[in-house]
Amino acid sequence: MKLVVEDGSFAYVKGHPIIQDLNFKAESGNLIAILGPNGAGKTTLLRCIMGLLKWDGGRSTLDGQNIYQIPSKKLWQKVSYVPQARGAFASFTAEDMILLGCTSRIGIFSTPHQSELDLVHKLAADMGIDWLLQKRCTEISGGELQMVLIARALAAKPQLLILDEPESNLDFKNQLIVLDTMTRLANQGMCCIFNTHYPNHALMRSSQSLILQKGGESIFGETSEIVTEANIEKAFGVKAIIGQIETPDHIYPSVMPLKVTPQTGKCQHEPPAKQQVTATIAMILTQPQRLAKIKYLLQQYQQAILNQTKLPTTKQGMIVLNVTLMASLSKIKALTHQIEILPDVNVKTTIAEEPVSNVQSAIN
Ligand SMILES: Nc1ncnc2c1ncn2[C@@H]1O[C@H](COP(=O)(O)OP(=O)(O)OP(=O)(O)O)[C@@H](O)[C@H]1O
Repeated sequence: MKLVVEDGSFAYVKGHPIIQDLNFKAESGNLIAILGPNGAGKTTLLRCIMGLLKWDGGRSTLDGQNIYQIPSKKLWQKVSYVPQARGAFASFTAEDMILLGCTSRIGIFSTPHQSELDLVHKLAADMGIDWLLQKRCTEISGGELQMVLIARALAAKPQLLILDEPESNLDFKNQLIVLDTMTRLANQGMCCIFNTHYPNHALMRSSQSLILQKGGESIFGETSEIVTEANIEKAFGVKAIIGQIETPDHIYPSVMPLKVTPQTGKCQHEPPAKQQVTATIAMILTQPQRLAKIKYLLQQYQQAILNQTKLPTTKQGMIVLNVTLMASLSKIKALTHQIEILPDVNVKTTIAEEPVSNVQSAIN
């Protein structure tokens, strides 16, 4: 699955652009965060991407085909959309609401098979909402409805999942369930795009991010190059610091907003730090199946890798890897970020002053 937006522009009122010349690509396995201040146009952007609003200029294509030309049944078999939960519109039970997600496959008037009912129950159990299934959607809270709508979108088994602020309205636990669900689905090959008001969520989970500024300017790229202190200040008018919280087995990025500042300037990719440094990335994989993804990521940095070693461990199923590489600081930060957003992988990067000698070995 490949979604491409080329030179997308949109305005509700002529002369007041909401989106201007926006470009981005999303592929199977990507988890992409869209950030921007209130009213910047994030929901509008999602609606344009899916063809629910018509671009004034530019286009969205799905697997090479203009989205407006894809028959709607075919489109909604590939794409699921979770809008912001603004209250239930029908007094379905949560079970029926989730089951509705299957209609793109089974048709509106068909009786669901046991396999569809089983899927609904499994999705509800995975999201911790099985106790809600017999409740009416008009009689549950906004956060509970949000979880039901996400389960409904998943019931369609989409290739592209688009979510509008899926974690808003939710308590800490449910936010994590939603983030874990999106991460798991992206790791299984789905493409997830989500609007969010939490830069932390983008830093902790998304491979790429897009920031939409008021007035229609946008910037897209690797999260570590996009969600920066400078861009947060320019897009949101907030001085923030991005730090790290270190636990014994993981380092987590953390954004702390400090004060309101004038909102000026255009967001920019973090200028690549040209200086070459030597770094060692130590990884502990608690699930051996993550090795394939790590190998795939490392392949893209092959030129820079000086040494790769798989260390012995007594713990069954655990893999410990040390990779030493020489590259620009921004490349090392980007690779570290791509690894740290993988579930079941603990990572620590140590930057050395001097390059180390080139030792040949391989992960096997
Ligand atoms: N149907 C509409 N007609 C005219 N203007 C609209 C319409 N829908 C939204 N707008 C305006 O377009 C701008 C972008 O709205 P949108 O909902 O896309 O922003 P957003 O970034 O998703 O906001 P938030 O973070 O607050 O949810 C806002 O100024 C909004 O008032």
